Amino acid sequence: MATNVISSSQEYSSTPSPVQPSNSNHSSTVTRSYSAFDDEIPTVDYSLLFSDDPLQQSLALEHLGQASCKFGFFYLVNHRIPDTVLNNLFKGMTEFFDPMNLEERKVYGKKDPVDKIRWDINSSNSHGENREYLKVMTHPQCHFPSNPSGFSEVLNEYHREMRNIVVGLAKAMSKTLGFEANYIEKAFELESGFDVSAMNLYPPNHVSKGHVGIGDHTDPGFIITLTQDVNGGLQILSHTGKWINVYIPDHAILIQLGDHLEILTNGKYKSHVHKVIVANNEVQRLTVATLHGPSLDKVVAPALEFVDEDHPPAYLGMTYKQSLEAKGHDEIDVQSSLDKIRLPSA
Ligand SMILES: O=C(O)CCC(=O)C(=O)O
Ligand SMILES: [Fe+2]
Repeated sequence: MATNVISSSQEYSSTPSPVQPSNSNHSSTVTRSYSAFDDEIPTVDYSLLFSDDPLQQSLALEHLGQASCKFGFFYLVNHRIPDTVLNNLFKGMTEFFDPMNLEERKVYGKKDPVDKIRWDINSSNSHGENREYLKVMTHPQCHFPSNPSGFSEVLNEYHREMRNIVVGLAKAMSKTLGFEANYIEKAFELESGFDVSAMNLYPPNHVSKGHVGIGDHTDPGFIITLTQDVNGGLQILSHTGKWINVYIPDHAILIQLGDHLEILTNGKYKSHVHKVIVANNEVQRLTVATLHGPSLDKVVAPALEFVDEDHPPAYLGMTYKQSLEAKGHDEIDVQSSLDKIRLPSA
């Protein structure tokens, strides 16, 4: 995979460097700054989490626990999704988003609360968005567009592989929290978990209509998996309060913790605000962000194990469905509702 204009020279981690300059094409009257640090993001080796060597496994779990607790996001490598699956995915997306087929995909643009597939371009939410996207439900049922030919098979394979990884991470993370391996699977009823995948196309800056691809947000759910064809513009607000640039190593997966893991662990494992800036991108960028959620009917509340006198419950309990609807959006357009669920004392 190629690299966008922000070069990614690091292997699986980067060293801190000075603040990136803001986009020089941008008018000096704009006060908002998009600069961010090139800070180190932890890398977790998926295969070591299941190593036969007990010492190696326990070191890998400790590292995962630290990455989850201190950061809330990390790169996942050695995850076993074959390169061909990722390459086919971006080939299929490139065909789907072909400018020549714009009229064809508008069929998914009509909004209905029961949509299982939705397409939109530069949607005007409160932040203003500068992306084209296709959102599909991928679990418990898959709903994929029938065109271009072969795309649904490619999507099916990608999401099947990804789900196995998510279940593996649920087991490993349960252990990092000191529980038996199936703790998170049970707490979220992951077997019937509700997953939505957003396939995003960010235009290069010469055709974009603004600097922001997606505005500041966190995502609901257990974890969010993200793959991409090129680097460019994803920034996460770190626990130290500074924006950091995300440069995902080739074929690695970015894992971000979702709001519902934060609720379950009463804030021990937190979701983090992130955004996408397209201002510096010379070429278009494709990403697949999949929100892996609890079962829609599962009430998610801070688990007793994380609540005591010093740590009172920080969030209200709600079913996943209720919390998705708390913002007035329908399921396919999942949005964070942490602000509605957070208790005043938190
Ligand atoms: O495309 C990206 O880099 C991030 C996408 C994202 O945050 C989302 O779809 O929720
Ligand atoms: Fe997101």
